[in-house]
Amino acid sequence: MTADPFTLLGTAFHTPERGRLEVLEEHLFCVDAQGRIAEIQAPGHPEYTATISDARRAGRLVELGEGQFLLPGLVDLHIHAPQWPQMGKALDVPLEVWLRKYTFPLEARYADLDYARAVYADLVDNLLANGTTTALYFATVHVEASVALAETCLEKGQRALVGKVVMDDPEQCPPFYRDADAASAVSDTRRFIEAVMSLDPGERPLVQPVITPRFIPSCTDAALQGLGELAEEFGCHVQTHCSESDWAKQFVEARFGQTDAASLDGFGLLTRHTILAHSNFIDGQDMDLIKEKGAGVAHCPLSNVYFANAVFPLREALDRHMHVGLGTDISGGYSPSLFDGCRNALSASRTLQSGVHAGLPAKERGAPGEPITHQEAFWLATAGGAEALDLPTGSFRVGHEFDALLIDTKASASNIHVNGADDTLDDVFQKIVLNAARANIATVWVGGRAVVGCS
Ligand SMILES: O=c1[nH]c(=O)c2nc[nH]c2[nH]1
Ligand SMILES: [Zn+2]
Repeated sequence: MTADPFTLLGTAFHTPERGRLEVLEEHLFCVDAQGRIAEIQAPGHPEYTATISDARRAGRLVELGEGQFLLPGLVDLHIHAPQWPQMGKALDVPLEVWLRKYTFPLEARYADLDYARAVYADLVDNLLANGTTTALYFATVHVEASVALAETCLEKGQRALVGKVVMDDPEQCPPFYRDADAASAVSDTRRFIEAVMSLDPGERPLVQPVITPRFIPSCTDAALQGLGELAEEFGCHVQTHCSESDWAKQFVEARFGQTDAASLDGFGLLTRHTILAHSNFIDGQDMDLIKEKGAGVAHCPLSNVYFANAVFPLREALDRHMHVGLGTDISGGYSPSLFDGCRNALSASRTLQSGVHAGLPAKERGAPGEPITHQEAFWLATAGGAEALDLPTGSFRVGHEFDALLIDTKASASNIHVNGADDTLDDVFQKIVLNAARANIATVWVGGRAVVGCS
């Protein structure tokens, strides 16, 4: 896809490495016709003034106003698209009950393609307005509706990785909502992969297919085996839930005599392009394995409170340099905002910091350790997620996609209050991470295309 190139002049915040905030004051971001960052010029650059005049003369200069800042677009590493109508309700029961009572009946409705198209259009509009420029989606078992989600993302300009869900075990999945058998689950996944690949066949596709066994308890061995073979054949991304709750963890260990991570690896489903949602109860050996394979974890701090009563051992995972990003986990999580995700990750990490528990016996749930910082939380929601997905987005670098948000701290209804000279730029960044809301997101670009607001 090509678009008009443009140059943006303004101050940007990003965290190119974990925990390191870089403030790019009054920089120029030159975006090419492919929507990539072709050049970044600091005020001292010899061409800086000429670049501004040339862009202005060509009508291609976008200038940020007072109180406006550029941020990288947000990466949602775990979200269930069909659960959008359920977001904000039905959180009164444990995971295994929630699936049967509320979620499977809702997801079954996506056999109706018109229903799917209507919900998905509304979802993608809302996520873009919340600043989510990249999303890793679970869809449903239905091939056509899952392809419709990919089509919707392509049409609306959201970078997306979409999975047709596989759940074929008749012992665990209801007759009204499951794959007919392992063979059709695998052949439907192949058909889905080929359909999504043909939607956007270029070198840098905006939408990509993902192999998606829901979680081990919902899949037969034959389905897991077949999906592992597809992962090898197509080299595409894989996503699943891993060690989320006591129930899910114990189910897998009773069935295979080993953990989720080890079992997934045995089926060829643990690769550099695998994202494991939750992973609350992984142990040191699992972490070594996940790290060795280069797979990533989608940390979902809000839904963990509801379904796991536990906290992902984030600090330990970060210390081991595992790939980690943030997921909203709609609708196990009730907020579509990854700014809320940052806040929830910060709260979760502070809940279990070691000092609070000093003198208490070793913890059995969650993980003590240094709490994360707001810079680390923002990194998780941007560059961390992008690195986990192996995609060139999440920070401002030459060659990266121009996936970005214009944050207006002076928007009406803003909860960000900047106090003139009392607040440094680092303070402003912290205030954005802790208080930004949809009202502050004035423009959203994905691959250089303005998909919310206008430039
Ligand atoms: O949070 C969750 N949401 C789901 O839809 C799901 N399915 C299996 N395990 C799950 N966990
Ligand atoms: Zn989930």
